[in-house]
Amino acid sequence: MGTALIYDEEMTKYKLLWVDPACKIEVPERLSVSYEALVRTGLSDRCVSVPPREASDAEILLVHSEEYLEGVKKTPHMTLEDLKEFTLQYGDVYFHPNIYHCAKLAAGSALQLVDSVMTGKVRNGMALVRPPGHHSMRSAASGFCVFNNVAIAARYAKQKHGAERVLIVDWDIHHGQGVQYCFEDDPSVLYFSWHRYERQKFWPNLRESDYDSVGKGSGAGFNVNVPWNEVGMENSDYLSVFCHVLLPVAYEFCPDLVLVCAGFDSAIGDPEGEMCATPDIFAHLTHLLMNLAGGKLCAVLEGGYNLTSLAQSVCQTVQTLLGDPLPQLANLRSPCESALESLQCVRSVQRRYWSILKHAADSATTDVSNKRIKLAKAEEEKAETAEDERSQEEKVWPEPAERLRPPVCSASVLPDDAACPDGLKRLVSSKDLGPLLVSRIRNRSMEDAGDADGVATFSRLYTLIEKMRTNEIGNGVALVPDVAAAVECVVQDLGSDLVSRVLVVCVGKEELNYATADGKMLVVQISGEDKEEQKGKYYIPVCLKKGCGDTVGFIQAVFGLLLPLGYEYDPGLVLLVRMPGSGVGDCMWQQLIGLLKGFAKGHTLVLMQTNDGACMGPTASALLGHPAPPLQELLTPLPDDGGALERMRERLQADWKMLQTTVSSGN
Ligand SMILES: CC(O)(O)CCCCCNCCCN
Ligand SMILES: [Zn+2]
Repeated sequence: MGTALIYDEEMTKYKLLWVDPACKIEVPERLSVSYEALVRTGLSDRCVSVPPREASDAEILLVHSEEYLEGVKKTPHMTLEDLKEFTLQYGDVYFHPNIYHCAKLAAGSALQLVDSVMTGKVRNGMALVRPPGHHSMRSAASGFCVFNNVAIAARYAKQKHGAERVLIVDWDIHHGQGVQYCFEDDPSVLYFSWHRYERQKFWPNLRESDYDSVGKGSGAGFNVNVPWNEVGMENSDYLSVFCHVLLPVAYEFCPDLVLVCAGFDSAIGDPEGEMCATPDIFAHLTHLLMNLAGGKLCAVLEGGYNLTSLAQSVCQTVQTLLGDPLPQLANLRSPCESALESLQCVRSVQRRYWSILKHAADSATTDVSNKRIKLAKAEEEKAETAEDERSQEEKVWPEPAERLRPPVCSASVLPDDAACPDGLKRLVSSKDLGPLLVSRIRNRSMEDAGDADGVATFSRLYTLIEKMRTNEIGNGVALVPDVAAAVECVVQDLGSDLVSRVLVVCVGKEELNYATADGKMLVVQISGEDKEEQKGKYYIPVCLKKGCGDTVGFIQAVFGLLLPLGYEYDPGLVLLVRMPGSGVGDCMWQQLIGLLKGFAKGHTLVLMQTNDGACMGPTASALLGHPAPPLQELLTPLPDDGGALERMRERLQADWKMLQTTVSSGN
């Protein structure tokens, strides 16, 4: 299934008609530049073009009041003076004779997107719209917004398509207060927003934008605010919040539909956000949401005012929706202290509502946070002066790397009698490994009988790894007689001289005792086995007391440990090993394969035992990029033993900074 793209140049046909410094950044070129970039890169041609439509009165009234709609209806006939007068009743927004028409198209575009996704016409999609929506409230325009496009879309999805749970992820750098007000007492809509806050110093300067606004009444826990109290947040800060807050909660919520308030003023270069995250981060943020709700994801444009980073960010998002390989995020740094403080505060208030966060640490002790506030105030004085320098300096960042689809998406290495799943290319040619490698393979514990096809198998494995390195093949799966021997061979003989860093994810019990001290390999083993000792920084045994069939524990291990480690380690190849009898469920297995695609440009090699062939279908489906089915088990979580995972994370964070979720009490 494809990706929808909704755009119409009609929505560029309104602009600011008078002087207003607060509104001058919201220009028509935001939309045309974004669309032209999609055309220039060939991405628009690969999308299913869906026309916008005007939202009807009834649809607008799903969120807004009659008196507000009646007022906006009058604006097309207003004189310039009347328009100015009408605008004065609202904040940081402007009206224009054609903005009512465009606002109906913007809201209608979001509805068209929801229809296309919910009816299965497409898998996912993006609507390029203006005016944006997430600030507009029931009876008020605000922050360049007239109708709340995404809020209307959420109500519409429930009413028309029977969606029971809708997740709204708002990665725009401003708090979508309009969305929060709309759903704060509604447990069927989970609203997540991060936003520049600076302890209420930044627009819209609302007390209720802080982390302790968790929703009201039955909606308590279904509003998640992450305030950024400093500017300059980077990729690592954004990824930490996704791994340690949004994704665990989103998976426990188990939505039927994901809506994204896709504002790109959270990217580097934007005059509003003043953040430092690069446009390619949106490839990963999109990817991390694409295995929720069976892949049903609708991204609706909100903000973004630096036309260069906006266009790049839009392209990164659409290219990921299309299923292209992800860019490698180079040199992630540690989340900054301010981000860690926000992270800790959010997790500590939300843990009472989400069992998956149950073991999160307490909020920073008051003296630590008071010290940080005092420090922040000191920073502020200094920052006043720096302010003008900073706003002068033009931000520069590298153009996002090209993301080339390999000629072959997925390949397989199979015993001759095993059937090759549809869509996979069977590797038969085997590279002549030369005597040295052959002798090393023969020395492996290969029973004589297996010896012959053992060498053939390994030479095909070698070929597969080499073709992944040259990007001729995206990913692959190998059925081998003895998984343990194969792992040893790949990591000792094949992997090491082919790629610089191999992330080995081993599901199930097995003695994987390879010398990993040199960092050429990071082994994360998730099993039911309790390994008392830790074998150095690069061998991380994760024990799930109830085994790999414990979905809650598994998800906690994936988001709390595996993904942050993977982002920090930045491997050139991912080796996913399924030990026989691991007990991991097929859905969980597919989710894991889907999520691991975020690393090594999607170069994942799955190793399974020949007698585990029953899992080949789900494995092939996930490798080919089909979204994993939702994990229903998370809806009724069993009492988990997340405490052990939290303790393990705390112990490891000394070595691995992406595992941090609290301010170091030291500073
Ligand atoms: C969709 C959106 O969230 O990007 C709208 C942001 C509105 C910002 C209003 N304040 C602007 C102050 C100018 N320095
Ligand atoms: Zn914004």
